[in-house]
Amino acid sequence: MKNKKRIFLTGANGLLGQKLIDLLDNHQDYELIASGRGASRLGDRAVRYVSCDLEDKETVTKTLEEIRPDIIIHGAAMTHVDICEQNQEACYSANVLATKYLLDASQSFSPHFIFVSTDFIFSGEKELLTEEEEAAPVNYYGQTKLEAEELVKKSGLKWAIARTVLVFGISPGLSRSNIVLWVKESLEQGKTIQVVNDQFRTPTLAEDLAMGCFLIAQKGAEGVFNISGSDLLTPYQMALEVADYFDLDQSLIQETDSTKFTQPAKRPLKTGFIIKKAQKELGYEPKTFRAAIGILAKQIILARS
Ligand SMILES: NC(=O)C1=CN([C@@H]2O[C@H](COP(=O)(O)OP(=O)(O)OC[C@H]3O[C@@H](n4cnc5c(N)ncnc54)[C@H](OP(=O)(O)O)[C@@H]3O)[C@@H](O)[C@H]2O)C=CC1
Ligand SMILES: Cc1cn([C@H]2C[C@H](O)[C@@H](COP(=O)(O)OP(=O)(O)O[C@H]3O[C@@H](C)C(=O)[C@@H](O)[C@H]3O)O2)c(=O)[nH]c1=O
Repeated sequence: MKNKKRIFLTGANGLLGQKLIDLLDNHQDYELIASGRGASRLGDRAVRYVSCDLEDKETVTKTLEEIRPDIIIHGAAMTHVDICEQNQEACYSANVLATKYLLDASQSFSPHFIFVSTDFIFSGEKELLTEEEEAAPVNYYGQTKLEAEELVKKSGLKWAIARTVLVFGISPGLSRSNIVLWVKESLEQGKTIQVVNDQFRTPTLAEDLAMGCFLIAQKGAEGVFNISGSDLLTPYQMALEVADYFDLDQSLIQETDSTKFTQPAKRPLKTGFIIKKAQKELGYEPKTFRAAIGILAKQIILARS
């Protein structure tokens, strides 16, 4: 029997992590080891799980020396952008030091290192971005992800970077919401929401991001790939689409802009991704925003049954 490639996945308890487990666990070509901070929150999934705090250098070194994976998919990060701005030491530790420890521990067995990164490394001045654009983060979270990217590029390992944008989806036990769930739940509760009309994103279904990472691993692809949705939308347009799909009250959605609506961390204005390279080299093909909402709607119903 062809021996399976061993994949070490970080961030397994998170949104992307759980979607990657759906793709990789019990896959004929891969042996998956899922890792997270503390106990597994994966419920009754039978996946092999190791607890590994990535900010503990010794634990990372020991874990990787034991497992010696062929591939590492590093999705773990501190992803609450506003908390990152207000607690920069914690953000640096989770997003930069953790990545450094993984890269250092990988030097003795040279895995294919796949790093998940973000549109927030960009300034937001340019509406549609290829993989070659100049990075200039406008918040601390983006700064740490850019620093981690640079460590990956200089690591000497075979590497790939999957950059993505405004991920949405549903998985058990998530520590944060996302734009589709937040709009849907706010409107269902009759809450008025202020939504900006001057930020531009290509929102990404978590399953599509997972597929992009899977394709990079499967093809042994190297370099930077934009892995996002293909529809360029403002959060306001997204909110209207969600309300329309779930037949909710659109009058609760109040249009605003970034001069009036502010968050503790500045958001880059325009970060739409051009995904032609991933489509051509990986065969990556994301869902439309509307079709993605439909997938989410089915999962929500299933989760309730
Ligand atoms: N969500 C989005 O909109 C976007 C996400 N990304 C990137 O995609 C990746 C995945 O994001 P997403 O799935 O949404 O994130 P989540 O916040 O859902 O998951 C991140 C996971 O990383 C884990 N983690 C954090 N610190 C450590 C640590 N020290 N040791 C071990 N695990 C740790 C968290 O553990 P715990 O559960 O214990 O907190 C969490 O489970 C991230 O790298 C993010 O930067 C990029 C663009 C957009
Ligand atoms: C909460 C809120 C957000 N928004 C807008 C601002 C923003 O453009 C969009 C999403 O805002 P949030 O704060 O929910 O999400 P945000 O923290 O911007 O999401 C980011 O997460 C990190 C991990 C990333 O890597 C980025 O790609 C991006 O996805 O919705 C409003 O217009 N009104 C609101 O009340």
